[in-house]
Amino acid sequence: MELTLKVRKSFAESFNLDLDCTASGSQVGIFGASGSGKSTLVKLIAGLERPEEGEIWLDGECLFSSKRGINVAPQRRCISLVFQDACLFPHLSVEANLRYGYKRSGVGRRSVDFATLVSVLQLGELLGRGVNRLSGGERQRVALGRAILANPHLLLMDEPLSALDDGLKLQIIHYLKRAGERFGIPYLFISHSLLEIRLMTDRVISMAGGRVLAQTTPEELARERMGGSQVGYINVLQLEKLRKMGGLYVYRWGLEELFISAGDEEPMAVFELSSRDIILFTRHPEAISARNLLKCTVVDTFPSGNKVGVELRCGHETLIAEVVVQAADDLAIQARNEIYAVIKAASFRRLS
Ligand SMILES: Nc1ncnc2c1ncn2[C@@H]1O[C@H](COP(=O)(O)OP(=O)(O)OP(=O)(O)O)[C@@H](O)[C@H]1O
Repeated sequence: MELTLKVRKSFAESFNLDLDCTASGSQVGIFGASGSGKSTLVKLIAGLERPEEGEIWLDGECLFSSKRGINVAPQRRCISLVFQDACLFPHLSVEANLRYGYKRSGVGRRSVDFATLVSVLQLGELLGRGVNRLSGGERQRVALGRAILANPHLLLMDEPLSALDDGLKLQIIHYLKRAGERFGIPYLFISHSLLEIRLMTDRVISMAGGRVLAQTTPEELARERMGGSQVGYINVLQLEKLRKMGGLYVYRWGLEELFISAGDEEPMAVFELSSRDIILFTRHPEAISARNLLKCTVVDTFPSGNKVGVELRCGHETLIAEVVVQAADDLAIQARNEIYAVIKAASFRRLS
């Protein structure tokens, strides 16, 4: 997908959106705080709002041009939308909601097969149900299915996970990514959550005050923002449960074992760990209360606000820790150093 936006749009005196950028790739994120203009951008791309001036191009097709008097109607843009609220037809069954998307696609462009989509999104059991009898996550899966069955050139997803709790978010992320890849439909994923952007996309445009701040990778953006963020850098760890021991759960992480308080009986689990919850020692510490002591190698350090990020390699796994600048100097942390990372069992937060 190649989407070029050169647009201006203002709302009275209060807000001016002024963008000049090209988004290329199949999994692109738009990241920004509330009020930065993300939803306005979505509406402009979908044709639900009209720019005052500028141009919008999608894969070589002009969707809007103020100079050339072009404004392709929303239903002719071949763009599907998924919002925070699934917006399903309440009087129709799951199957009828899905088939509505299919009818919109036009016979000539149908590359997504109904049965395959139902199987990829695991909707088979739900087909006969009324949509009012679905959970939030199921509703989002149906909304996604309906959007994909329209065979769009682009799937626009505006905060599709905001209304879901963390565990459900991860499940839906799995479906969103799987469906995008399986059916070859590029998407633009809009969110104010950097973690969601990291899990869903490989390129990101960050916005503030109606402008583009940067175009980068989600990983670079997360590292850049680490120092100024209240939560630091979030390490995402997919772990295999081994056993329970003394009130803690023991998980396998690469070649290491991690002791975690917030475990349960599931064989696999995803945890988040903030860069702020990792304490670094240049020598082996003795007699510590924290349950996890990992011998690591420093791969790299990077500045971020008033902090220094430290990329650690532990076996084949990577962790990002952070220290204040003075601590980085005092410990003389630099690439190839051996270092010990200490983590409390209570610092891991269960994501799924
Ligand atoms: N129709 C409108 N009339 C007047 N102002 C509007 C209109 N739509 C949006 N705005 C203003 O434009 C700004 C950007 O809104 P927008 O919804 O695009 O932001 P956002 O980044 O999507 O925020 P959020 O994450 O909270 O949804 C806000 O200040 C909003 O109040």
